[in-house]
Amino acid sequence: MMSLSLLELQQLLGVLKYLDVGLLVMDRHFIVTFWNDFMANHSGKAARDVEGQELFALFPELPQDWLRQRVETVMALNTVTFTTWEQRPHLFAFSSYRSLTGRSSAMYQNLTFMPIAGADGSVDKIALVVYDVTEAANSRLALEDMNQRLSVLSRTDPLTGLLNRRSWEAMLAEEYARCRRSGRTSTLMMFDIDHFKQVNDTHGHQAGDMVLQHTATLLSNKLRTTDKAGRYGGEEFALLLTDTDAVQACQLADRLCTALAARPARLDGKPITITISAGIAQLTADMGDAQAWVKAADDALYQAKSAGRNTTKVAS
Ligand SMILES: Nc1nc2c(ncn2[C@@H]2O[C@H](COP(=O)(O)OP(=O)(O)OP(=O)(O)O)[C@@H](O)[C@H]2O)c(=O)[nH]1
Repeated sequence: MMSLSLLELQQLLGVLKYLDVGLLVMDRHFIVTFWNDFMANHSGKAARDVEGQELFALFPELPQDWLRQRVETVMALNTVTFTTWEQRPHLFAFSSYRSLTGRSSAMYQNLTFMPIAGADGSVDKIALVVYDVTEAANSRLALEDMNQRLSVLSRTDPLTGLLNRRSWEAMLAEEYARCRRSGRTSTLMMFDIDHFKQVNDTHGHQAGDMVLQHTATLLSNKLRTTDKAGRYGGEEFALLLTDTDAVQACQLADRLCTALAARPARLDGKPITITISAGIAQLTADMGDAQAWVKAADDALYQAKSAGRNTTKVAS
């Protein structure tokens, strides 16, 4: 679309003066020549106080460099351009009154820049149309937020907040491929709470749940941000320790055992002390896939159980 003629502009101004859309016209020096009621109502500045003034003097908070560049481009190319709220949430810091909730919130704006031709046909003004798209933007953002939360929920074990088994296994497959590509060292640790059935039988299932949560919290405090902890089964946990060898993984197991002994879960003020058995497997060349890696760690865990529990075994 090319520039508007003056006559078309006058017609446009007549229509847009009272519409629920912002319209301002300015010259290439940003001197405002038209300011409609929407702009006056939202800015608190009447047309008589704005028209004839420089826009940046009136609104020093405007992004000057960005706006100057935009206007120059529109004038030079003699073409209409659009900016959406996703690119820039707003140009003018207005409030939008939301009829549904009755609340007011920051106004999201879509913008249209239109070149306006003078009598000689050359572009000497710009019309800027400001659309209040707050409702649509807020709905979109709420939807994105909801999707994000659903995505987190679908990856998380609800009791402990750790990764659930499915998403932990997806991370494992990625890490296996990464280690195979880069030759880096990563290690798996599977651990299981000893005689957990007794906790349930003695203190009740809710106390058992609380012990699982407590264990997950202590564990999370010991991990690096790159480590991935998952709840593998009922009372079995799986840790993917990136760029970590078996020796370092054993140190982590020790620290976790020490923390569990020093800070047991408490029920009515009384401690419920638990121990864990752990199996550790560093990724080695002979492990043909991620399942083989898990099996090695699981076998080591089984050995730890067989050896009397409350101990850690490393896959040979
Ligand atoms: N409270 C609670 N208990 C669970 C949950 N998931 C599994 N369990 C219980 O965990 C117990 C696991 O028992 P077992 O497999 O016999 O193992 P264990 O008693 O820990 O014995 P070892 O592993 O051999 O040391 C069972 O009683 C399950 O009911 C859960 O989400 N909450």
